[in-house]
Amino acid sequence: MSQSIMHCHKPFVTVIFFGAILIFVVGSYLAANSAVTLLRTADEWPTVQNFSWSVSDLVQGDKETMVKSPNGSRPSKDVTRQLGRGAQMTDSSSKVEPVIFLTKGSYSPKWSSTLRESIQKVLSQLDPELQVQYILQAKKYETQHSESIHQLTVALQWDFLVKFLEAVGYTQRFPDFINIGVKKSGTNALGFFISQHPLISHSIGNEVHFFDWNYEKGLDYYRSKMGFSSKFQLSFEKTPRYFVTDSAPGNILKDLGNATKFILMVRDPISRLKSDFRHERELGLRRTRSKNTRKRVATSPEAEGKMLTSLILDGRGNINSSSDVVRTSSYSVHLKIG
Ligand SMILES: Nc1ncnc2c1ncn2[C@@H]1O[C@H](COP(=O)(O)OS(=O)(=O)O)[C@@H](OP(=O)(O)O)[C@H]1O
Repeated sequence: MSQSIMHCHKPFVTVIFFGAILIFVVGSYLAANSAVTLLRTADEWPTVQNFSWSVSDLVQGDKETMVKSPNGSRPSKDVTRQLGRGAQMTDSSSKVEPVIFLTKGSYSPKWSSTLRESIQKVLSQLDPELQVQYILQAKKYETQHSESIHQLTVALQWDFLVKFLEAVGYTQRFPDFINIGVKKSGTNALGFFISQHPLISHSIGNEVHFFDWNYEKGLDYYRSKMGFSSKFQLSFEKTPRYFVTDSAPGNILKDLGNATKFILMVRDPISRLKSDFRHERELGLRRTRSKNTRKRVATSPEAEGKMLTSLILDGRGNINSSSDVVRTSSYSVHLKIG
């Protein structure tokens, strides 16, 4: 009886199976095709291509670099499950003050880079098992030296943390992949989601700004801004300004080699421009207010509109391509089909 049902269902199951494969193949083809069309359209834009990120550089290389643990499984502790819980880790047998770690879910886009905050940030990104090991090491230190690590200077606390991490195989490595932009296209949101993955180590600060603003500080400075990662993890940073920094692609290639992968997010150029304008306007207002808190800056939709117009149009009413907001939205200026 059950055999005849199986016989009856077999062709049906086969049809569903091959149907699903067909839908997947056609779907992938269409998605790839629309990406190619998008790039072709960008190539046809009548803008000067005096400098560029090469698309072939962006997509080249082995895509299977998502590293797995040695036996091919996921790591034992999936820290993503703590998302948003704001967990506290305390050790009840300890007489020292409980160590409170923020979880990854407590992410704020305004990650600061003071050493104290860096310590907290690095600890918060650790796997819970390692956090426990760190507490035990801190207690051991206290027993041996009759002082809590919290009594040490912040620089020594950092040193202690680095030594601990190196001992368990975690080092600061140059990024395996970088989100290079584009500004105002949701890079913060993606950075946040990426940082939740247990096999990805996010840079300590939100944006590193090495290849644009801090290049002269050297590679040791750059490395010091990266998160701590094991050999099973991928190291990641995002700095949207790299996309519009002329020297960035050459310097990245020179310093990091061509195995580095990139994420480039784009958004409708006009919406992006408007969002960028609002962002810069808000920053400008904040700066003005902090200089003179009593000074009130009059704003109205009309005034804002005029300001935007004067920013994107030159005296003759033509698009002002040297304006920052326009230049950043001119994707094809920065992107070359390789
Ligand atoms: N998930 C998701 N989907 C779509 N859009 C999103 C998403 N997350 C953020 N946003 C919008 O992205 C804008 C902020 O982009 P960025 O994080 O790249 O800004 S920044 O460059 O780091 O300043 C900002 O756009 P505007 O609101 O138009 O200013 C966000 O609202």
